[in-house]
Amino acid sequence: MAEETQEIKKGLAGVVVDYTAVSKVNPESNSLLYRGYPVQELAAEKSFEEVALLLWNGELPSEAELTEFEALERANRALDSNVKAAIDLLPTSCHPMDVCRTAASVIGANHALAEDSSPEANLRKAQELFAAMPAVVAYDQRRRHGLAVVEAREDLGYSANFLWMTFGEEAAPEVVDAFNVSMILYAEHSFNASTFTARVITSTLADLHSAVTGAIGALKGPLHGGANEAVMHTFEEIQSTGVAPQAWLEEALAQKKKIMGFGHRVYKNGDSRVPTMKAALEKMSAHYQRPDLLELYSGLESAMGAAKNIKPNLDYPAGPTYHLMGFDTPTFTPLFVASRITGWTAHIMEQAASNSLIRPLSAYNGVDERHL
Ligand SMILES: CC(=O)SCCNC(=O)CCNC(=O)[C@H](O)C(C)(C)COP(=O)(O)OP(=O)(O)OC[C@H]1O[C@@H](n2cnc3c(N)ncnc32)[C@H](O)[C@@H]1OP(=O)(O)O
Ligand SMILES: O=C([O-])CC(=O)C(=O)O
Repeated sequence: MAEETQEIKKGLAGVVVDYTAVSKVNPESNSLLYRGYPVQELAAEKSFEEVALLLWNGELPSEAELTEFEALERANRALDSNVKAAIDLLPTSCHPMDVCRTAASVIGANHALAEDSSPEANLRKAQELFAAMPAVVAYDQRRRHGLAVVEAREDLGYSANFLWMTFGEEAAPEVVDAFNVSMILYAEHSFNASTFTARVITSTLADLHSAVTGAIGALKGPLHGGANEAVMHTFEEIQSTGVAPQAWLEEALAQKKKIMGFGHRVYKNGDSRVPTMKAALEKMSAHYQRPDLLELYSGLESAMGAAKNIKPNLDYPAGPTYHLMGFDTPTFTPLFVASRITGWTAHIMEQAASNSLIRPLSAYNGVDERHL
């Protein structure tokens, strides 16, 4: 067996592959900046629509720019009939991430500018996907529960309308706020696996929808976005067995299980977004009078800290927050998609503007040369 001796950076851990001006993840100061602004400040003060424009354009919008974008977003919320038809062809037993992935692909095939990857066309595509994805997610959750579709309401902002389309009733202002916070926190995180996937696809000069479709596939896995759903399964398992979180954890670690919602490739001392998301979870647990969920959250967090000194990532508080709001568990990662469309498409545009084909090398460890 031939084995070359180059240094291998498994999982590209620690490898810096390019510049980005979209966001800065700083594990030393435990901070995350979107275009220079701390994400906590944006979450406290801004709407998700404003943050989307910041990520795409590099600057926060003026009032006129925001008004114009809000009108465009509201005008592009309805799904084309063939997107609905494609979703309806999928079994209700399939994972909602499969639905998002298929919908992104069909929306791309429909697009009048499908093969145009100019900056103007890409921004337009990004904004239209941003507007349409909530309808995909809401439509799919409702169809899985046998409920009729709820049409978008033009008098509601992005977050309030998302909740309206999913549940068919107006959400309380504090719920809308917590949802808006989650969308902002999930929006962008430098060269994570799904964003890097989008950049790899873009680097071949493929179109934006192909890159987003690939990114959705990468996000689905439980080591990445799929962890928010997995956290809820953990909580349900602990609740149904009636054991203390510490005892459950001991057993899980003894079986060498990865505990979803904990750990991070970049942050080793805690995820910069967790305190803000945890505060939103606390508000939701008070709003829905579910202190038990918060108790479970803290119990498992302390047990994991004591056993492994591994801290929660954003998926840990986000999962139970979405549960309290009424989203069903398989819908959690699609909510991440709806948010991350902003970061993915900002990176797609950045990659396209300064492109080099992404094609690393490999070292060979197969059989030595042989002949027939
Ligand atoms: C929004 C997001 O996408 S955030 C990430 C969401 N993903 C998860 O929550 C999945 C659970 N977490 C994990 O699997 C990992 O922490 C990852 C994939 C996120 C990061 O992984 P890496 O940087 O590759 O760290 P790695 O997997 O090498 O872990 C280092 C050590 O910590 C342990 N470890 C890390 N995370 C966990 C965890 N969640 N549960 C148990 N052990 C863990 C590993 O087993 C390993 O131990 P070892 O050295 O004894 O083998
Ligand atoms: O950065 C990562 O590797 C994963 C993550 O937290 C994100 O994508 O939000």
